[in-house]
Amino acid sequence: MNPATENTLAQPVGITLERYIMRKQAEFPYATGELSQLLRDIALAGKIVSREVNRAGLSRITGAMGEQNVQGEAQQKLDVEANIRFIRALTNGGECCAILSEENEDIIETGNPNGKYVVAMDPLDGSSNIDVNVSIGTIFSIYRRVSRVGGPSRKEDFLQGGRAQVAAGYILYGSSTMLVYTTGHGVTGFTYETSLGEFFLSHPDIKIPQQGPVFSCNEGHWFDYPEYVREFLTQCKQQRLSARYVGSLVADYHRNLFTGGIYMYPPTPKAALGKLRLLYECYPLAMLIEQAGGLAHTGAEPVLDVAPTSFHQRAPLFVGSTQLMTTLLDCVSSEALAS
Ligand SMILES: O=P(O)(O)OC[C@H]1O[C@](O)(COP(=O)(O)O)[C@@H](O)[C@@H]1O
Ligand SMILES: [Mg+2]
Ligand SMILES: [Mg+2]
Repeated sequence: MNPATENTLAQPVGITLERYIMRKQAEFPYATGELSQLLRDIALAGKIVSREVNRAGLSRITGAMGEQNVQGEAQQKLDVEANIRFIRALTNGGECCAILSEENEDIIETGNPNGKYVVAMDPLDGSSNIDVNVSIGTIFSIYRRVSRVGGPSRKEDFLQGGRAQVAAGYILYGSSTMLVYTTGHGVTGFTYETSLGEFFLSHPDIKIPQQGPVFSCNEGHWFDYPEYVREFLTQCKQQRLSARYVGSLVADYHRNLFTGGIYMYPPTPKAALGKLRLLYECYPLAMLIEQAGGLAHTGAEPVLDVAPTSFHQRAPLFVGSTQLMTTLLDCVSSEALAS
């Protein structure tokens, strides 16, 4: 049968994440497969959480847990569910010796002392949108441990700095579930085909447009924002850019990654370092955006250069298309000059 008929009749389903990871691994002669396995474990947990998100309303995994996490935020049931699912998948996978989670104050030892990697994660991002069926996500950051393999992990394993990440990514639970990640060689997106239970390559070599039509920030905090932010927002409005703010970092970030745009969670007098957490929200999204040709900054320095001092430290986040980021940084410097 000629190939044309074959492909029309039986449309190829595409490249699975599994096959893509194997092909990529072959490109690195010294690769030993552990990071590949770790990415597969994260994808597995993502599939399970995607199922739980899709049927949360039916399975009563909605509402608050009645407890607070280390951030002093009310934990949602799905925060806890997602946390358990990722910890379990990473523990059973064997490649990760320890986990830092938004939902746990301290490091979680997985009982895999020979695991060469540690994972910092935000198991469920956009918690305020869980019960209202708005897109939410998971964010992860992977480091090769610096502590001795075979022994317990150490604090230093997680405080290596943003540029020491060996991989970073997120899973978006939206109209479709997508996994987007980088291992430092570009950014790749996969879409989850629920009927086959597989992630398929859908967005190779993602690049954020240099300019974009969108700005994303919670303008409800307008009166608390620094002058340079208000100046920048005024310029965006004068240029008739569109305001888009879902209130789920992963969802706002994902949209801007494809359309071009800028997401901002600035400092305010009440939260001098903003709200977002450096190790499992800012660092991984900053690594992705730099790999996709964009910029990530705190207003004072590139996000990936912020010195890590504690597990749940926060940092202001400005991230997106280079031209919009440059305009924002011009506002920062002109305010600094004026003061
Ligand atoms: O309600 P605000 O102040 O705009 O904050 C929304 C931001 O907070 C977050 O929900 C924080 O993340 P978590 O949901 O993981 O705690 C981001 O996803 C989102 O961008
Ligand atoms: Mg979050
Ligand atoms: Mg969260």
